[in-house]
Amino acid sequence: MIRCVTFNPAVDQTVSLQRLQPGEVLRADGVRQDPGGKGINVASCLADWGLAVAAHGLLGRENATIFEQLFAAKGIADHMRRVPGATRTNIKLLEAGGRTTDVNLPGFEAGALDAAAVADSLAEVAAGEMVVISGSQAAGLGADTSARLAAALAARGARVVLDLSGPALAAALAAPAGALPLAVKPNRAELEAWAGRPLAERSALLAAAQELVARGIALVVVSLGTEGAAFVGADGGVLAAPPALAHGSTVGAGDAMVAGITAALAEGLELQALARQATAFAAGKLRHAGPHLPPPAEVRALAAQVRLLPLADWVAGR
Ligand SMILES: O=P(O)(O)OC[C@H]1O[C@](O)(CO)[C@@H](O)[C@@H]1O
Repeated sequence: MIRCVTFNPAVDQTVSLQRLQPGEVLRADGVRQDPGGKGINVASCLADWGLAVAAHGLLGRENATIFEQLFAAKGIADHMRRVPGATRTNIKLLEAGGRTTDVNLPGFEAGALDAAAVADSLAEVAAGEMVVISGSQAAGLGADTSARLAAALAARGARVVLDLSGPALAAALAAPAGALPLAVKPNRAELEAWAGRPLAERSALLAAAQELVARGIALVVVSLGTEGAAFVGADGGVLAAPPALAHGSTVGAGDAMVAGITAALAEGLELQALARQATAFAAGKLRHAGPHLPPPAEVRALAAQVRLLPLADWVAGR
């Protein structure tokens, strides 16, 4: 059973329009609502891949139905704690060309008791089990809530995959050697915030990822949008470039990549196969609205089309 933790889920409201023009009256072509938030999206993609998944974290009591329907439809075990209020709605403005603008709204307030209850829901996690912790903290929770949970689980031998940003990521990466995550997936901005310096050059980006590997994180994946992602481990790495991308909403593509990384780690794939699979999950997600993967055969076909480049060649611009 793979556990996915989301402290601050969201109902994603995607508004499709021809072009976003600030200050104008815009007519939308359509609107849809999907259950979302980083760990929810990861859980949903893992379930589509056929793995047994449980969702942990917090959900607003007032609008839990859309999440409960997703869990029921995909057989995701629901261990999410209900809290007073509504889960936030995040607005995604999707233009015809594929560009998305995110307006993420504030959500429910949570407290230390809620964080403790989420930790309790994971008390049975055994050494070797996989736990994904991703996304922002709910208002009212300490900035290090996810990091503390990650460190406690890793210290118990759980294999932890993290997709955090800002102070939460910094706190998680500052854990002592025995309490570090197995894998992290920062994007360029998140890695820059951790490093405290700009990482515009590919060589600088790679050096920062290697610093994390040297600290004891087995796998660092730096996502680079349409360019793909750099997969860096102790024995080297690759740049994985996606096949031709569909013009879908990019919302949740990073979460699909986290799901692909997690599935590959659970399946024991080596780095190159892992990079192909994770990139194919992200590319496959772009073909679908909402947190859904295409059928596994389609994802495998995409994985075969992913281009892998030695990191030295990528850094040298070859
Ligand atoms: O937790 P955060 O960082 O606010 O991100 C939440 C948003 O990110 C997504 O999970 C996409 O990555 C959306 O589903 C959601 O609206």
